[in-house]
Amino acid sequence: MRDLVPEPLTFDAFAPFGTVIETAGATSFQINEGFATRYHAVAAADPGEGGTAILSIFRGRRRPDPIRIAMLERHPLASQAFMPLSANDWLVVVAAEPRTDALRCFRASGHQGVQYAKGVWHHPLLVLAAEQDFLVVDRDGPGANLEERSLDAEAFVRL
Ligand SMILES: NC(=O)N[C@@H](O)C(=O)O
Ligand code: NI
Repeated sequence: MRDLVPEPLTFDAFAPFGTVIETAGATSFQINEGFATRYHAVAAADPGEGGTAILSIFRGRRRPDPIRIAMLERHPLASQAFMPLSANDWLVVVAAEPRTDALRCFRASGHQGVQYAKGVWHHPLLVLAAEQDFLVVDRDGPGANLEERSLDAEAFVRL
């Protein structure tokens, strides 16, 4: 058994797993006669060979405390991005390999999203609010794009 202490979500810390989606550090320019700012290409969706990038909304609900991490999943064919639609912190759990000792837990703000790169091990959506909606960009298309793996030992997130 292992306790996970969330670390702040930063571009550099998350880089081995994918991209942080946020305005900080993004290339930006004024559009629409100055009535909007475009934060350009903060991430590039990768729908994979023969896939289509689709947008969905996930309505996540908080899991019982302490939040238990007993499995990971990955999408071998394409990336998957989550952007919160309300300003509440949420959790991102990833690992280089599906092993408990490799787990990393990040605390994201409600203004931060993530895109998991193709094939990156991650836990399914973890919200801290009772309920929180997310815009999700991932793949629709042929092939098996979900691989799940039980962990060798469970872990718990200590908030
Ligand atoms: N099942 C599903 O689409 N959700 C997961 O991929 C996830 O990362 O939450
Ligand atoms: Ni996923």
